[in-house]
Amino acid sequence: MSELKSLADYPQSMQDEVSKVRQIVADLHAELPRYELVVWTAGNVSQRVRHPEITDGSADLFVIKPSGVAYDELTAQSMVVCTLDGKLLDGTRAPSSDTAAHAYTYEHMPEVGGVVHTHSTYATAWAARGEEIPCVLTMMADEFGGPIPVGPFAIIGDDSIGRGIVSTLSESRSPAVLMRNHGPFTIGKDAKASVKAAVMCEEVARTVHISRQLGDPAAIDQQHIDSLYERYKNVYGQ
Ligand SMILES: O=C(CO)[C@@H](O)[C@@H](O)COP(=O)(O)O
Repeated sequence: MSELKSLADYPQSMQDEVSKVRQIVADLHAELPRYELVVWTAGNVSQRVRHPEITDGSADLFVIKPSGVAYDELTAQSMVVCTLDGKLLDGTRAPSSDTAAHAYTYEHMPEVGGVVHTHSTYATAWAARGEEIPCVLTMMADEFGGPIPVGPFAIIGDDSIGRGIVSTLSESRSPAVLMRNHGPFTIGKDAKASVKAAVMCEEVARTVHISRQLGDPAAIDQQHIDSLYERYKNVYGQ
């Protein structure tokens, strides 16, 4: 296929999918303040757009918010379309400052369809200590399959945050990673699943923190964590 230099070079089916994902990603940003996961503009959501004819992922795109724009000003049209090497393909504004981290994650974790980053208070407090959140709640076993791990300290601006996300989550069942001294990043099959993981990450970070103020939380046997995780993944819900 000839070089894909602009969105107009992609098949119409891909362009139609990009329009749908722009709306999905714009709408999901409203969930971040709604669940009190962000202050000001300190969080971002993205979703992968898979190419219908190039199934090795190399021509996939992703949609992410524009940097520093207030959530109540975000619209589908303002969402930015990027290639997996983090370059802007379509959009009138600069993409999120975490675009390289989202891009690296999509490039190196083909199963990931959505990425979210916040600075939610309790999860970020655990990240500031560089301490993983122990799996002491059945809800953690359900959603995270074990502890929520800590990723390495990494400075924003290149793919080092993305490398930390991928190296940590590739070794864990958790869809959330606490990037040391920074905050949580979450992944999922799509952006909605990643937002859910961000909501649940903050909830369990708060609960386990409160429990630790009262004493040592009781551990859960690994066999129970495993069975809860399998049930939740394969049976829970509709
Ligand atoms: O963590 C940081 C900056 O350190 C960013 O995630 C946060 O400020 C949000 O930036 P964007 O508005 O997505 O560019």
